[in-house]
Amino acid sequence: MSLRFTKMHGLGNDFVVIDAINQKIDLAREQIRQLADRRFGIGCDQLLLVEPPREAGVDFTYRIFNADGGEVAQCGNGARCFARFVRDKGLIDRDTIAVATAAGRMTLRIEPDGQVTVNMGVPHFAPADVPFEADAPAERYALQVGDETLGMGAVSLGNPHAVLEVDNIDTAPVERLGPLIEAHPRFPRRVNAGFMQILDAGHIRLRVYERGAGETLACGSGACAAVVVGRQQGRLGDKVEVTLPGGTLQIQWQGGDSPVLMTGPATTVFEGNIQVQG
Ligand SMILES: N[C@H](CCC[C@H](N)C(=O)O)C(=O)O
Repeated sequence: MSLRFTKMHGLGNDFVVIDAINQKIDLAREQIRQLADRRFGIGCDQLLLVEPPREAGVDFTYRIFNADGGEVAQCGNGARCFARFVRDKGLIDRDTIAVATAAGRMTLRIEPDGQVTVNMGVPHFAPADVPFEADAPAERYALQVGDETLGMGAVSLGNPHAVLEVDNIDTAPVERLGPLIEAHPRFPRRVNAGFMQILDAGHIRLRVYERGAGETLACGSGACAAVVVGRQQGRLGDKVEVTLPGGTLQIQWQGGDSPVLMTGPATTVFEGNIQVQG
């Protein structure tokens, strides 16, 4: 099967984006893994499918697959690239776009300066919503990892996030602790692990070891998760600059049942065609 794709990134979190409206797409998990492979395939952190709407009130269906081939329900950096893609491809002629994901609906807005603002929806802290095994909701949980007890917040932005505060992300043991947290048995669907360094109430630094992809240069939903956990803990304000290895995102959250807004860039790198085996 010949597949037309577009390679994009949001602050270095990179994607293979596929128009599944004008192409017939039926990819098995192993084929997605091959496409995401940085030596045997195109290479990406996630593969994004642009599909027709399946419900009233949305313009598209937005599907997300991690590099390990697993389908997930949220990708913030991917949502910005999704908006840029459908606009540049002429699949829509509006700058405000409604999409349905497996986690619900999101509104994407292309700003006059070319950045994209995503309404990421309301964060969910109830353990069952993350999902995370805990007796009761808390701002900070104790997680036993080997012989270490880690303090962390847990929240869902449509996908599960654990957020730990560290003194300095440059020296944080992301490579060692990331995989252990990702696969921790108290996260029955695994988890994205964020390592947050708070500079002040309006600025944090962040590294994220992503579920199904490993450490990425940026994680949009991870940036949102870190801000809402930090604000719940009384450490962050309503508007926070999140500086990741790949660049900076603007995150806004007024608390409670208000939605989280994320603003950042979306970049198209190249277009291509590939023969998919199998
Ligand atoms: N690894 C994530 C999906 C991609 C999230 C990230 N790339 C973003 O920008 O939000 C998960 O398994 O939930």
